[in-house]
Amino acid sequence: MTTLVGLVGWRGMVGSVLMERMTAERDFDLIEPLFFSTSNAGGAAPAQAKNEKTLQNAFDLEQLKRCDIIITAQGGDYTSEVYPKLRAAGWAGHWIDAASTLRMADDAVIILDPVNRPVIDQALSNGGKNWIGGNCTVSCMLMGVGALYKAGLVEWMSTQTYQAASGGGAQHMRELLTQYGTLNAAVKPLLDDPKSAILEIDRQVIAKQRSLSADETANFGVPLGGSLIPWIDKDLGNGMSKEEWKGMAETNKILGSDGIPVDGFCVRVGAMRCHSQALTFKLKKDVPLADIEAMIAADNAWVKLVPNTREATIRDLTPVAVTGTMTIPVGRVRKLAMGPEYVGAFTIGDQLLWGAAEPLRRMLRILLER
Ligand SMILES: NC(=O)C1=CN([C@@H]2O[C@H](COP(=O)(O)OP(=O)(O)OC[C@H]3O[C@@H](n4cnc5c(N)ncnc54)[C@H](OP(=O)(O)O)[C@@H]3O)[C@@H](O)[C@H]2O)C=CC1
Ligand SMILES: N[C@@H](CC(=O)OP(=O)(O)O)C(=O)O
Repeated sequence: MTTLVGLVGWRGMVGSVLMERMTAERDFDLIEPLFFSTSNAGGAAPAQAKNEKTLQNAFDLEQLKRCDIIITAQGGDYTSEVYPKLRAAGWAGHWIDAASTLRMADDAVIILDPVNRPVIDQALSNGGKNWIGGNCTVSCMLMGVGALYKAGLVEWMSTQTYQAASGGGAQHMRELLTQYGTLNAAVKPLLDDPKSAILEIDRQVIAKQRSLSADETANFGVPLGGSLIPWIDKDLGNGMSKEEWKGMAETNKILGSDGIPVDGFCVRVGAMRCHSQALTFKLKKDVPLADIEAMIAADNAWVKLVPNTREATIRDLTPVAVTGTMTIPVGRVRKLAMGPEYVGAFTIGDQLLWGAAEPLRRMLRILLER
């Protein structure tokens, strides 16, 4: 019998990327999809529908209970509301979720199979049913440099992130572009005049940034275009942002390791959908640079080692180069001045692909191919 897979959140930003990937990889050939909606129950399901062509109410437990597997990219509020009721109603299917709500639960695995397939397999053999996508920054980082962790080489890692607007959601991407447009429009006549004074342009830009309307900063709270915001997610009250906390908590949970220190600063920048990270490793021993590079390059099919040259870096190691691709470039790999065990690297990932949709899709495949 074909596996009935419920899809919730399929038309959102993460959900749309998931649908694109599932279509490209022909995942729909292997399942009977049942599409849900929180806003349009009874409406028409998307073209990927087969026998079930009507959108079901995403809060209808009876419909949800029919599914062998549910994949949701609807968001944390939906998970908090529906998941406990569904389990309480006796549903024993597999729950695959993009939201962070259940990530740290004891009975949940953070899924990133190119990095932690053994952890997933172990949980499957123990009857695990909850498969949660990791934080985008952590997932993209581990896809790039997971090899060093797998080899047991990492004593600690510090990460400084450069996170894209998409991490906040679709409205944040729109807001960033609107701000860029507003700033450009404010100085357009001066820009068009090659003889105009750059300091006058700069003065007018900063004046405009500081006077953006509440509407123009409704999502980020402050200007992001032409600026940056060194705080992402909640304030934990101990000087740390929640995004920074996830770095260590989720890295260790994904790897099934215990207490490898991971810490640093998470910063929102004016990129669209790629998260970038500058990493500093303290390794447990002095490993030749060529060996480190070889380990990283051989780790999985998507990681790409970028030679540490100016030309290769500016061509291949930018959000513009990576957006919309599955490639995870790792570059700027070099020994640092602090000593032979200290290694630096820079990595980038599309946070809607490896950072959100792809691990969910691959988990579905793992379940289907058992
Ligand atoms: N944004 C990100 O970078 C990441 C997000 N996640 C998680 O994924 C979840 C969903 O995030 P995201 O995809 O950004 O959320 P979206 O806001 O894009 O979509 C969520 C839901 O909003 C509803 N919706 C309302 N208006 C629209 C519209 N105009 N277009 C599309 N959908 C609309 C849809 O539900 P309906 O069809 O039922 O009306 C949709 O499924 C969150 O839990 C988030 O934490 C995880 C990793 C990264
Ligand atoms: N917090 C991430 C996006 C995200 O959705 O993260 P999480 O899945 O951990 O809530 C960002 O803003 O870039």
